[in-house]
Amino acid sequence: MLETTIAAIQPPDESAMADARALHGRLTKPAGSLGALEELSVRLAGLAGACPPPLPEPAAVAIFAGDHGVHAQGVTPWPQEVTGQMIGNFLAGGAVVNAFARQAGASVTVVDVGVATPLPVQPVVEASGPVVLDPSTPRLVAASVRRGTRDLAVTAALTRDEARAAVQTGIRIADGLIDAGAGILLTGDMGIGNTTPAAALIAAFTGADPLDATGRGTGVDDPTYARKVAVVRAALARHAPDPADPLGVLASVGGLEHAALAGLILGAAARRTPVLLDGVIAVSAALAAAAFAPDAVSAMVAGHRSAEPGATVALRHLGLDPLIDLGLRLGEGTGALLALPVVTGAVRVLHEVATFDSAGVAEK
Ligand SMILES: O=C(O)c1ccc[n+]([C@@H]2O[C@H](COP(=O)([O-])O)[C@@H](O)[C@H]2O)c1
Ligand SMILES: Cc1cc2nc[nH]c2cc1C
Repeated sequence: MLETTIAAIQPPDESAMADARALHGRLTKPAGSLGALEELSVRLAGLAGACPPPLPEPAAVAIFAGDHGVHAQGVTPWPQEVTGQMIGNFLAGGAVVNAFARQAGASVTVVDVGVATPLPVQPVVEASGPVVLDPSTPRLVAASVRRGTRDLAVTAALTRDEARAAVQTGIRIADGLIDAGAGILLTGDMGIGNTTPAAALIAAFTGADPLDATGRGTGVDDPTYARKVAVVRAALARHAPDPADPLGVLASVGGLEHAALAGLILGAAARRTPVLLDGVIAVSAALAAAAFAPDAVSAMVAGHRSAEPGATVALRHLGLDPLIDLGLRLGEGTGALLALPVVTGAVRVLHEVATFDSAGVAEK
């Protein structure tokens, strides 16, 4: 399934992109006056193979949740139980992602790919069950591969089979949401400790020094930060992950939500559907997706620039410019949701704005 998804990912349609560029030249605005929105709309036309591309509606956020054996190294001040407890909060509608999703009219799907502690709520949907996009009711999908990863400072976080299972869950979630009508997918993540594997993935795929790839996550103090950088450096030395083997990289130094997010991105790209990336966990997963299938980058839109320094390293490697830069470092999909109206606006222009000819406006 992973292989067939990768094989289905195609390069962008150059002729639809040329049509979008030409249309921009005829719309009632000075050429180039919509800045980065113009190139974004051209990319989305290339992805869809149509000009104008479909409006990115309805929007569906998929939050992948998992825990991390590396928590034992003291890389985060938060107890591991918070991952499962926040799932309860997502389902009750009380998290920041819920507030932003209500504002955007987006549905929220929470996927347990590997939470370590018992969940405070019953999983209500199996991964293969029917999907309904209901912005008013968050749903929980039970797709746990194992109850948290192993400690990547000691051993490989996952087996290759476990990493593959998580990637394939992400692909299945993408397919289910797109089959249910989603016009754009937004990445979300929840996992205490997950900025450590994110930093390791970014260093492994980009070759960046662990000091440049590692940030302060939820806001760790100086001793914790130093420990975190040392853990990432030692893990890379121990596992020597090969960036040409993305499944091996995800297995040795990744996490279940990172792997599932890579799958979500691949699944969206295979269906020529845009995927709006959130923060540092999403962009670390995007590096894995790009290593599996370089053309998957065409489906990616960088929602925002996370405050985590590794996010900027990853975005540069992917050649993506983030739409907004507000110093956010929450995750959950919050930055992607805030960027959604920018993406919709970029496409709406191609649908609705009059041309100089049709509006009778003189050109220079
Ligand atoms: O999205 C981001 O860029 C981001 C940056 C820092 C922290 N987070 C969130 O905070 C948690 C991980 O932080 P930490 O310090 O426990 O590794 C996890 O639930 C992430 O969703 C998210
Ligand atoms: C409270 C809390 C909420 C979060 N949401 C995403 N990551 C998080 C981490 C913590 C600690």
